[in-house]
Amino acid sequence: MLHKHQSHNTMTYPTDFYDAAQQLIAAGRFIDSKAWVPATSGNFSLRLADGTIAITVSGKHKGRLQTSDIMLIDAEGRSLDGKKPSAETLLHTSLYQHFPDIHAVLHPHPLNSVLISKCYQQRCILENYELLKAFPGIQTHESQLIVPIFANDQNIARLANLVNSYLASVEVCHGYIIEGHGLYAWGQTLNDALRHLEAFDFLFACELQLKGMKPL
Ligand SMILES: CSCCC(=O)C(=O)COP(=O)(O)O
Ligand SMILES: [Zn+2]
Repeated sequence: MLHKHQSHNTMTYPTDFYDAAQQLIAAGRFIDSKAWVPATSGNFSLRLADGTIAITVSGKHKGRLQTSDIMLIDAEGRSLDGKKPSAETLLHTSLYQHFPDIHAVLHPHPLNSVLISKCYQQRCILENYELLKAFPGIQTHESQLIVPIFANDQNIARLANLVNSYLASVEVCHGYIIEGHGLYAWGQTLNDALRHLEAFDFLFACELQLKGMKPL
């Protein structure tokens, strides 16, 4: 049976919404401490037990989130509490639809990811790094992780379709970059997704240094 919790504004949130909101607030502080969400960039979400999604409200500073800056959407991205979800909501919901086992999606705008998208076309191939083992299913440095780079698009539905087509065409994908924009990473848990963000940033910094650029 579904346990619900009545909030002060008469909106009924799932009981795990409040814990998810606190987790997203803490994640935002950590991600901001790395300077990965400048201005009001980035958005974060967690899938709840009943399939609804806790996601950041659009336009908020992701390092200074309050409980009221986290809202509830359904699996198709529709607001369930009247608040305005992230402009990039469809990129979150399409990942949850494609990967039934993930519960966290994080989208920061890290400098190193943006620089990578300016140095590489279509994909960045990461190989022969011990840190690749931070990703699920990778057990040796003698592995290859392909990170696709998609052209930026203000039409998020169209961008989500492009990402969906790519995901349907590959066996493995742990994250992608939107050119000149930012990174999308995910995980079974929020800690998994955070680990993936850290690993991507370190690996992208290595690639940038190899190209003679000075990473952050
Ligand atoms: C100021 S950043 C431009 C929008 C963006 O790319 C982003 O990640 C934040 O959008 P949101 O609607 O989720 O706040
Ligand atoms: Zn963004």
